[in-house]
Amino acid sequence: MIEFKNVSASYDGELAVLRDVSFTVGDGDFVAFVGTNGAGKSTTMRLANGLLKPTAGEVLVDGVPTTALKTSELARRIGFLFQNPDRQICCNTVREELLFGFKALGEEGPAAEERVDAIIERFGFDADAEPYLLNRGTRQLLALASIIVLAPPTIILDEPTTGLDFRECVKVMDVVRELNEGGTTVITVCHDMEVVGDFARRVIAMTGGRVVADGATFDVLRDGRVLKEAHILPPQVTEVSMILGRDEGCPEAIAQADTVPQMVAAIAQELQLEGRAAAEAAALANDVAAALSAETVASAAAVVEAKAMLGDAGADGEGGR
Ligand SMILES: Nc1ncnc2c1ncn2[C@@H]1O[C@H](COP(=O)(O)OP(=O)(O)OP(=O)(O)O)[C@@H](O)[C@H]1O
Repeated sequence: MIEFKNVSASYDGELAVLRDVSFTVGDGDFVAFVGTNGAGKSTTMRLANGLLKPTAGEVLVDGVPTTALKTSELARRIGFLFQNPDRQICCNTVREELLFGFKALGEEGPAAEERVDAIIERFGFDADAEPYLLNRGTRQLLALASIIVLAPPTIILDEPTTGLDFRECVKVMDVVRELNEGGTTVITVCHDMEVVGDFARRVIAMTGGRVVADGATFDVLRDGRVLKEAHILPPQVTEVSMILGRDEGCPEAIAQADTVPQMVAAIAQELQLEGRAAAEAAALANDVAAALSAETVASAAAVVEAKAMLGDAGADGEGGR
């Protein structure tokens, strides 16, 4: 568990870049920090993993202030993935890179070797490959793998998908999701609201060094005030559903759809309803047509009858003229 209690922070000891920030991230949570550049997200991450100490307030990791925890203790509790994997990668081979954390913690040995082997197999890495020659996505995966091989209960990711193409982004985030499903607490900074909407269960929005919203992902991403204050746009499907939802007649399921599957299901349901309505209208039209046609037949009969009468009368008249 990570707790921020009225935390303020500064880099130069004068200018506060974080002001009175409070929140708690519980075990197993998946939280995304969002907000404009300079909002204080990365600073918050640095405080959470003890790289930076608060100038006021307290940051507690599992109930212990970060100021009272040794770097090695913090490293065991929290894995930190930098935005740029090249800030993290420092070894000549993939295998050495994956063993580096164990060495730094003084935990080399057969158990460490076994975990490295398992992760090499899981990620399909070439153990002897030179990390700097790998493509950006694989380097990011290697940086992530070198953290999770140590099995920290919490991981902090600073912009994990920046610079990755869609396929690489999904690959990295699928690993993160799997970790979270296995119980790892995930805290991530993310500018990509599609990724936030797809993966995070909770969003903390920041602006100007303060928290302006903290809640369930789509409660925050649908809050007009927050979107404006934190200068963020919701994921596209949410944006579309919010726009359609402004129409009074918009079905609730469409107005509340936040994912492509939800929107597809809502539209499909609506089309079925429309289909049913159309069938009902068609049945009604048939009834009306039948009634009209009956009337027409009746009218036609009446016309024939009338004509006949007129004819008779006409004949009579003509004859009488
Ligand atoms: N190492 C540093 N030294 C001095 N000031 C810094 C340092 N890092 C960040 N700042 C300042 O602290 C404030 C918050 O920056 P921070 O990087 O935490 O914001 P952010 O929300 O993560 O932004 P971004 O999305 O651009 O990474 C900004 O005004 C920034 O200029």
